[in-house]
Amino acid sequence: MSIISVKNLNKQFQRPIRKEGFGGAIKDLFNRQYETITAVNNISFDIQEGEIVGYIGPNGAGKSTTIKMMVGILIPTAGAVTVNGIIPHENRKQYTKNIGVVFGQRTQLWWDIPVSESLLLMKYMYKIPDDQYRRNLEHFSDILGLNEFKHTAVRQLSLGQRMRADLCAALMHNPQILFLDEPTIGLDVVVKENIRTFIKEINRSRQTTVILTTHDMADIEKLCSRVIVIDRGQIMYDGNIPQLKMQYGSDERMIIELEVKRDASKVKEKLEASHIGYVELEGTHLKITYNKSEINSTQILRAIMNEANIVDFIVQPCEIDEVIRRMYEAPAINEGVVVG
Ligand SMILES: Nc1ncnc2c1ncn2[C@@H]1O[C@H](COP(=O)(O)OP(=O)(O)OP(=O)(O)O)[C@@H](O)[C@H]1O
Repeated sequence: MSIISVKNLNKQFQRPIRKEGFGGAIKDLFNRQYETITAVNNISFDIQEGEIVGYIGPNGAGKSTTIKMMVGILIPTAGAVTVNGIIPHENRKQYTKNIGVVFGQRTQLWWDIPVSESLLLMKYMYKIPDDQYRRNLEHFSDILGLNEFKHTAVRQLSLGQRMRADLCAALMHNPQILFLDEPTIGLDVVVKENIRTFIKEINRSRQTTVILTTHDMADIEKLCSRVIVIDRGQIMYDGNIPQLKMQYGSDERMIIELEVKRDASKVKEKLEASHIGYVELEGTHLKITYNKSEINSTQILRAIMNEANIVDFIVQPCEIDEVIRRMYEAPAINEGVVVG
């Protein structure tokens, strides 16, 4: 069942154009001009109950703007978001009972009071029944290890502790949907892993739908069954990760060391002319990323052996980081990029 429906969503911002220098500042005072920024450009998708969806894209792609419209903080310029039939910005009071939100860059908790008291305030704000509050607090404290710092003021917490406290606070009222904006930003590997395990467990045991923005591709690989990639406000890809890897033609990588540096650039040119994968050159090392369904490592080696002496080589599976990085480098939307 579809729980979130986003249809032809647009968001534009007016940004002042600042004129240079003192004279410019004076002119701005009397005649300020604005440019229109299209942060989200005609986006549509549906999210089913219980899905974990990664919403990713390069800096400035429009991720946070979309999330802010989905949580009701921003009003769309055009198009619509409906969540369980509710329009978020029109029914914020009713709507917030159904969602949990964590912004990795800032906390929702009260800065100067201990975590335990912040949670108690949430209990009153959300009218959480006593037994639900007690059960959730016990459960989340266990998996998130809150007991060691629950009496500490939020401003004294480390980033990892604060993030765990924020996740707990976002879930105390049993929301159906959890929005996470960069939930693992700045955390060490151990805390990242704890947080991912926690999100997975909540999704599995409570069927909580999770929408997640991140720049950490391990979050995507470890958590998401589906990924939506946006760039310059438009959807570039919406589907699963294996399909994404296939579509962007790069599910294996070969690193080949050649004997002579001069040969390496010649081989690179030849491989590129024959459209054999994506080739990068570093000294005598060639890194070739290719689609296994189109060519295999033996064929590549054979093509190179005709041109140069190979000293060594390794074949590695291609990580999602690599796929996404090259996808972001792709020239433009709608040039051989399939949506859906
Ligand atoms: N309040 C605002 N006023 C003007 N422009 C804005 C505003 N908020 C966002 N933008 C612009 O909209 C575009 C999309 O921004 P957004 O924050 O949604 O990107 P993002 O994908 O979340 O980026 P990042 O990964 O860097 O957080 C950017 O060009 C940004 O400068």
